[in-house]
Amino acid sequence: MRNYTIATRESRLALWQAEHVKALLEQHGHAVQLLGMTTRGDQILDRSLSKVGGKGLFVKELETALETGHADLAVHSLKDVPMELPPGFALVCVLEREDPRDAWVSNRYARLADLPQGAVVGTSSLRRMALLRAARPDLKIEALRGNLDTRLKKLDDGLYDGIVLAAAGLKRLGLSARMRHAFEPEQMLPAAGQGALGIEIRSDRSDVASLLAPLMHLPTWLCVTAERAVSRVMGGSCSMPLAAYATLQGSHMHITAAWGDPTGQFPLVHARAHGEVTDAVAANTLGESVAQQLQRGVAAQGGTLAANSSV
Ligand SMILES: NCc1[nH]cc(CCC(=O)O)c1CC(=O)O
Repeated sequence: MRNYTIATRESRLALWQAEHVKALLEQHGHAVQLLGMTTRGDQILDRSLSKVGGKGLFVKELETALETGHADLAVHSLKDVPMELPPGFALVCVLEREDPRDAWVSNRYARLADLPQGAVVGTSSLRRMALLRAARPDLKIEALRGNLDTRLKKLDDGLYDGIVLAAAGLKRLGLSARMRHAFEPEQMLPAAGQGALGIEIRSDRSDVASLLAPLMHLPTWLCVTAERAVSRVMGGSCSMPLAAYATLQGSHMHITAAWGDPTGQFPLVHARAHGEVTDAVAANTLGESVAQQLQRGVAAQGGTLAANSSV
């Protein structure tokens, strides 16, 4: 029997995600093994990734393993996958989305609203920074990097009054108890693709594509396609002050997006759209229309979409 290899980063979350895909493929009767890899992104987690090439660094080494045939597929948190893949690679499968929300994690304060004036909140995400600033301009926002365990450790060491993390990551690692609550999307709009897993292969491996076809979750695929279209039009990087979140009721999609000014000079810009979506083309179109609204909103404020930094 042919044995398939999954390339994965070696953080606890990445390994959980790769094991999850392995188990699903095994249920479909395939033999699967993992190939753990340390990416450039993992080596330099404590520095500002944007300065050395952005989050794509988490993906590149895994792509090399696909390129050389050392692995057949790579499992990613979709949120970390650049909008445009290098030529020769394709995102062919998206699994059913886990909780897309952001979570409030704090040892002392049950809710953001309970924080005293000037409290310190940890995040290095420009999106979370902009949304937090909009909700509570008085907060002091400080950088917080590293994998989930590292971030929780820094919270427990007393460096922050609270931190914001993806609910999906906490749930996958059995850390739900650390969540004081999950923010409703209206309050803390998620990042494009948050909570979804994406599987990348070499475009010429139609054999692997067919292997993965039964794992594809179409409603998630349509939602993340729309969200990623917003992101692509807004600049394509995964380190923008951008939130984009789509939901489907039957074949009707609602999508909301927000853009924050990293300098804190301008208020958040919001945009939303809804419509019938039964294929990826329609999802893309709806996402693009939301991005165009955002661009008009930013322009109307006299703001700029200039490149910005941080993860
Ligand atoms: N940026 C890091 C990252 N990439 C994916 C997740 C969580 C899982 C997911 O969104 O699928 C996280 C952690 C976080 O943002 O708190």
